[in-house]
Amino acid sequence: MAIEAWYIDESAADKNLPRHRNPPEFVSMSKLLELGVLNWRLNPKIYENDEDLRNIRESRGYNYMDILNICPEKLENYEEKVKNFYTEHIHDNEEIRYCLEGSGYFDVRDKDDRWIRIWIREGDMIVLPAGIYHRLALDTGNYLQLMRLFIGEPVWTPFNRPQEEHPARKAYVQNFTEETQESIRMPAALEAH
Ligand SMILES: CSCCC(=O)C(=O)O
Ligand SMILES: [Fe+2]
Repeated sequence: MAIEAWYIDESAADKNLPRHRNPPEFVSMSKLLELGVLNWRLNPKIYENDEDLRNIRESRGYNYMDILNICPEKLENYEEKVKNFYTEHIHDNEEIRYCLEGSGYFDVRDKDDRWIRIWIREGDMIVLPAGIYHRLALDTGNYLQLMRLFIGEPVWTPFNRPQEEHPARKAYVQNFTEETQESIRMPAALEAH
């Protein structure tokens, strides 16, 4: 089963509900790719010995790893942390998360600044590029166990919106705006005219 993503109904109040539009407006894998969002489906039961996970980590240089439990019993300062996770922000680096147990929503902004909700379930691994505006909410299951990966010493610092002058934001906007994408796809012969 592929990862599911959809546009949010901004008028729906509860952050832990799906917040589908009416009718629902689903978002494809290729649309997520255009935004620089990568994802894989892995077997979370064998994460300690998983060759596919090892290959991803080796090819992308994810040498750091830890596991975070998001639930009141296991996460210190739970309320404050969950509030911060849901505050729109960017990072200097990729955010790499692999859902081992439970489920939740990663929201990312598209090119037109609309929220896309990505439903992360057991076995979903996701990479958010540096500079993309995002946030995390639990769903009604209220539990998420995430593997966090990183290249080198981890830095979790969030930079809350607005961050238009932040270098990571500027680089993201430059790499993932429509113009850049078009000019990459445009054959040189056509560009000459
Ligand atoms: C705990 S992972 C999801 C929340 C987030 O975006 C972050 O920690 O930066
Ligand atoms: Fe983040």
